[in-house]
Amino acid sequence: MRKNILCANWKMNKTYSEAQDYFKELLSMDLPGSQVDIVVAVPDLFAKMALDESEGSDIKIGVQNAYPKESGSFTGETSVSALADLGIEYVIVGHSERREIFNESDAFINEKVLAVFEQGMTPILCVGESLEQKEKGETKKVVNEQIEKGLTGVQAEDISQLVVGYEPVWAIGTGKTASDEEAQQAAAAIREKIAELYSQELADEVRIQYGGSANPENIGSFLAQTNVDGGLIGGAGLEAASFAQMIKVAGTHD
Ligand SMILES: O=C(CO)COP(=O)(O)O
Repeated sequence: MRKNILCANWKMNKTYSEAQDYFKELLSMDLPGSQVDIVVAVPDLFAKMALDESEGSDIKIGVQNAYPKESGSFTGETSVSALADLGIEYVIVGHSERREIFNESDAFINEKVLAVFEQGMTPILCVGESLEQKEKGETKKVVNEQIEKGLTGVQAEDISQLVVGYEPVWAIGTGKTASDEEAQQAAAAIREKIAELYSQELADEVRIQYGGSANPENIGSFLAQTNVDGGLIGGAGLEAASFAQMIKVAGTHD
C-alpha cells in the first residue's frame, strides 16, 4: 500500500519572514502525519530556516532544483551534496517551468535524478504534456518518453523511493485541471512504463502525484484514483491553512 505524499511547491514566492510565518502556522495545526507524507519545497534561501522550524515534526523539507555536481565552478548554482548535507530530503526535478523557461533537457534532468539519488535524497521527477500534445492525443507517448529518459541509469534499488509528479502543463496555474480519469490514465501509463523498465513489483511502490490547479475542493477526487498517490501543489499550497486542509483530505484517502 502506497502512502500518499503531498508536496507544496512554493516556486519563487514568499519573503523570509512570510516563510517563517507559514511554518509557524502549519506547525500549529493538527496534521495526520502518520497517514500522509508532507513535504514543503522551498526556495534554497529558506531551506535551513525551514529545516530548523520543522525539526521534530512530520513536515519534510524539499527544494525545487539542484545542480547535479558535488562542487565546482557553476556560478549561482546549489550542489546536490550541499543540500543533502543540510538535511534536505526531497528535490523537485524537471518541473515544466524549468524545462520551458530554463531549457532543461531530458538528459540534464536525468543527470539530476541520478545525482539526487546518489546523495540519498528523493527526486520528485515531474512529467507532463503540453496542451498541443494533449490535443494531438500524445499524452501517454510524452510522459513515457520523459520517464524513460529521466530514469536512464537509475538502479533498481533506488526506484521504489522515486516520486513522480504528473503535471499536465496546461493545468499549471490555469485553474483548469485534468479530469480524474485523465490523471488516472496518465498515472497508469507512467506506472506501466516503470514496470516495463524495471518490474511490476517495483513500479507498484512508486508514488505518483497529480499536480495542476489542485486545491482543497478537488484533491480528494484525484486521490481517489488508484494510481494517484498524492499531489504536487502550487498556488493552493502557498497558504498554510489551505495546504493543511489538503493534507487532512490526503490523510483520509488510501
Ligand atoms: O506546478 C505546480 C506544482 O509544481 C502546480 O501549480 P498550481 O497548483 O498553481 O497549478
